[in-house]
Amino acid sequence: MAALAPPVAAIRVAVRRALADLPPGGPVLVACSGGADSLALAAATAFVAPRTGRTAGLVTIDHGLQEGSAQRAAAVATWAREVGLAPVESVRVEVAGRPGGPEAAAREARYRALAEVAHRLGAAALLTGHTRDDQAETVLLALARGAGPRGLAGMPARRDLDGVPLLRPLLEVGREQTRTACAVLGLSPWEDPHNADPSYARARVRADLLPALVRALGPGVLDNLARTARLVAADNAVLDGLAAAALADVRHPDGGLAVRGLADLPAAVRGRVLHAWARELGAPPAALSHRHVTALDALVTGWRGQGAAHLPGGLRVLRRDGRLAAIVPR
Ligand SMILES: Nc1ncnc2c1ncn2[C@@H]1O[C@H](COP(=O)(O)OP(=O)(O)OP(=O)(O)O)[C@@H](O)[C@H]1O
Repeated sequence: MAALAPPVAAIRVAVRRALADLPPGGPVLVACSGGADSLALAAATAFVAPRTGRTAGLVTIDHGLQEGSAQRAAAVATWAREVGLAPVESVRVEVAGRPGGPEAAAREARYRALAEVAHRLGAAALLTGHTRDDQAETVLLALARGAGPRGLAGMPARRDLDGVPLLRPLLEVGREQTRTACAVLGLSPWEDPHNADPSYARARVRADLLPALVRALGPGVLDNLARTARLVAADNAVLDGLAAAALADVRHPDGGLAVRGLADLPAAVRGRVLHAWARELGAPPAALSHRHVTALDALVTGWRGQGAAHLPGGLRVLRRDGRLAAIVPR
């Protein structure tokens, strides 16, 4: 038998590792757009899952945003059934009319639909095809907007999606490898026109910046950016743990936070405490920015009798009687 092409083997190894950490249970579901990354992931999962005592299915979402999207979804579903993935679901979502532009709206609708399908099918996990190159792009975009460690950590290999583990097994696999794997396996991936649309910053990073970085700094730069994300994520986990303990320490029985306790904390921990508290109060995470946390911090470390700090979601936070107190809109 001919030796397996290295990219096919590397992707199977990555999937095997990701599945090894899962407790036994329902099917794992690959979220597959039909693009090279998630197609290579689905092919590898179809191979690995039965050999590790699991069932594996596939979900493809049709956002209805492009001509031929329904046919693409149908073709992905047909292929998935042919390679033995089951259950297979093709879900049409309604995207029009949501705020934040069509990309953000499509993403939000997609994750909501993926979570719904995963719950309905009792899935053990959802798998997405994000690669090392996606991670490198994420890190660069975070650097460019002046993000802190939370942004520089990029995408986690595992996170919770409404109670279902969302796994990204390919975060250390290059995009070139998923393309080669598809070619070796005779698969024809779908090319998302958005990925080449220069009106998106991510598309410009992909088309211009990453190739320029590789030319200037060598091919290892993508692996190095992904490693930076992993190192920062590990440090974040420690700081988040310290912040959770500190939040419990400074919490007053009335729900406010003790200013003196906050002031004694190192700035990096205090920022995380304030961020976590704001989220607890109901501030939408996507809208909660560095500026909001800085305004909360100023109530602790830059106190000059100022008024309330305003948070997204209509929340206000005042300093009174030595505590930060939240006023939550009705
Ligand atoms: N239409 C789709 N149907 C099912 N899964 C999808 C679809 N589009 C994307 N995905 C999943 O999401 C992964 C990432 O795709 P893409 O980079 O286009 O999305 P994204 O919006 O950047 O995702 P994220 O916001 O999580 O970074 C794909 O590899 C695939 O697993």
